[in-house]
Amino acid sequence: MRQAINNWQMDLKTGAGGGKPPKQPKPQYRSAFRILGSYAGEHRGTFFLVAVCTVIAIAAELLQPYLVKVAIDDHLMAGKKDFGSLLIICGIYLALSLAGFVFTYLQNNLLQYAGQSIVAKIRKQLFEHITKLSMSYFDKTSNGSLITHVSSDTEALNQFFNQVLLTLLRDGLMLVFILVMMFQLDATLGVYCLAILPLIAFIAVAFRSFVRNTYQMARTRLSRLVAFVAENLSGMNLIQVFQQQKAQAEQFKERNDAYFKANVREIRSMVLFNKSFDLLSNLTIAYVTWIGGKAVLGHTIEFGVLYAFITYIRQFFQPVNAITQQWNTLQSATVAVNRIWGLLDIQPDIEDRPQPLRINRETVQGGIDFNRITFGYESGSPVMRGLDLHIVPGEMVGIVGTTGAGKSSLISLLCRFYDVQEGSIQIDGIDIRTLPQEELHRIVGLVQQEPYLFAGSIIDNVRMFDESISREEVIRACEFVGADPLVRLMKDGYDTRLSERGSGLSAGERQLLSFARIIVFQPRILILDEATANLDSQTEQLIQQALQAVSQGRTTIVIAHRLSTIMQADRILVMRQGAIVETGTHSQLLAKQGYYEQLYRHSQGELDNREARASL
Ligand SMILES: Nc1ncnc2c1ncn2[C@@H]1O[C@H](COP(=O)(O)OP(=O)(O)OP(=O)(O)O)[C@@H](O)[C@H]1O
Repeated sequence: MRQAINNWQMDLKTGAGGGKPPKQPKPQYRSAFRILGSYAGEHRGTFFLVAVCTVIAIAAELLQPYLVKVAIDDHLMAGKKDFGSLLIICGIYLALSLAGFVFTYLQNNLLQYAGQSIVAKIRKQLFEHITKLSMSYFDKTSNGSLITHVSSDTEALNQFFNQVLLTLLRDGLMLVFILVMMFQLDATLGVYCLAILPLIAFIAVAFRSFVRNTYQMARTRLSRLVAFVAENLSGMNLIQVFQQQKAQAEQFKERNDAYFKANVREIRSMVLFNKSFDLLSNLTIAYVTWIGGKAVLGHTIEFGVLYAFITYIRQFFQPVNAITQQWNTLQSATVAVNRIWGLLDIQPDIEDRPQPLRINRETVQGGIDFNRITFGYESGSPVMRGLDLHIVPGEMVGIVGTTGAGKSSLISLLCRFYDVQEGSIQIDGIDIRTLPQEELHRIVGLVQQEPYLFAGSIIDNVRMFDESISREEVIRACEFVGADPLVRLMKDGYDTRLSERGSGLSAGERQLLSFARIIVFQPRILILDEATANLDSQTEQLIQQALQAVSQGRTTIVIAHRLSTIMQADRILVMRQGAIVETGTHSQLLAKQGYYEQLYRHSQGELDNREARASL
């Protein structure tokens, strides 16, 4: 719950949910292209084919006006009645159109395939990297910004391959070829046309700075909107508990309106730019018609040349327009690449040693030693200092204490979500930092207050999608913890599909399934973090029985707010401000008449109240 609140609040603070949009980092083109180039290397064969198809498609397209010029000048204007040749020209024209179609199709498909493969690979790499990062990273980073990395940033890369690369390749080549054709047709008219280039450059540069801000604003506002929705979904229980629906809807409206306005501004500037180019294109055609028309009348050029020239000028403006428009996409793709690589560069704080110790899981006894450990989430403010605790194999230890006493921190350290700053934690005398994390997590099983269930069947949830565990093993585990009768009552029994977080199941049912997981994976050490806190007394009893069954033969640590859960423990530890202040069995601690006895009296009062309420 605390993590959910932290994340939710963090997003509100970092602006994922609101406030001023963060400043976009400066794009670093060279590093972005180097990175993308390293991925593209794997597909160099495909990219070569794309280049070949592009050249053929462009040649096919550009030869068409030339063919019309030949038909006009050599046949129509010359008054030749050679219908056969004319028909051949028309046939070639059709064949060129068809070749243009086929090779453009091939070029698009090949490029898309290579691009999508690269983006899918990066997305997978990113997700796998995120799952390996340490808890300290998630403490500082909002879910919203991570979702943005995986969704919007990879989408920007998608656009890079989809639009930018294609445009740069196809339209860049097209421009060069058009200029060659124009100069080949008539160099003087070509030079006249080049005179408009400074004007084109001026409009393009003016457009770039004009549109850049609106474009970036729209992207930033979209990211904020996505992050806001993501955070609201993960904090939905808090929103409902604190009746925040209206306030959140208002905040959503504010972000939605801001995105809407940014989009409208962006579209307006795009339309203005497109129309400016259309206008310039028409002005150029008028200018060439005037110059070229005089030349035709003066018989210095042929009519067909003028026709082809005008067609090429129309074609010339399309790639110029397309390339200029891709500028912003290129810029945001570059920023996205740099951002993704920034994330991929983050090294987890907790990493396996180069040669971790291999141990035989089967032979682990389950003794635990916390040797004078000091730990704090922030350097300089320790949560516990010099804590010493030794647990013998098979012992059941209950931990109680005030909120914020450090109970959860202790088990986070045992699971190695964080490393101690001083001292060491050992299992059977082996420092847990020397073990591979994967092995450690098979040895230490954790059941949390809100057990997480994934979207999938009950079978898959219990065996955690590990197909090597048979259906029978899962059923036996459920029978063992008493979950079997509940599962059999469900619509599709063990094949009932659970939605994310296991909604559709009660807290007790979710808890029983997580116990079944423990039985399936057989960890030598079992940790229950307030696993019975949310249950009614009847379900709690069921869970208690399951707990008895599950803890047999394993070292078990139970953190409990309800003392009834740990009364039977071999040893109870009372924690306060990061230190163990009392220790003993239930009756020894009661006899001490210390803090535990106060807690017990307090919990008895609560129990009496609960029972009184239940009997009404
Ligand atoms: N992820 C975190 N980042 C920074 N500080 C944290 C984090 N988790 C816990 N703390 C702080 O560490 C201290 C111990 O917290 P911890 O969660 O271990 O206590 P607890 O005894 O389990 O409390 P509760 O019973 O309320 O869960 C508290 O002061 C808490 O605010």
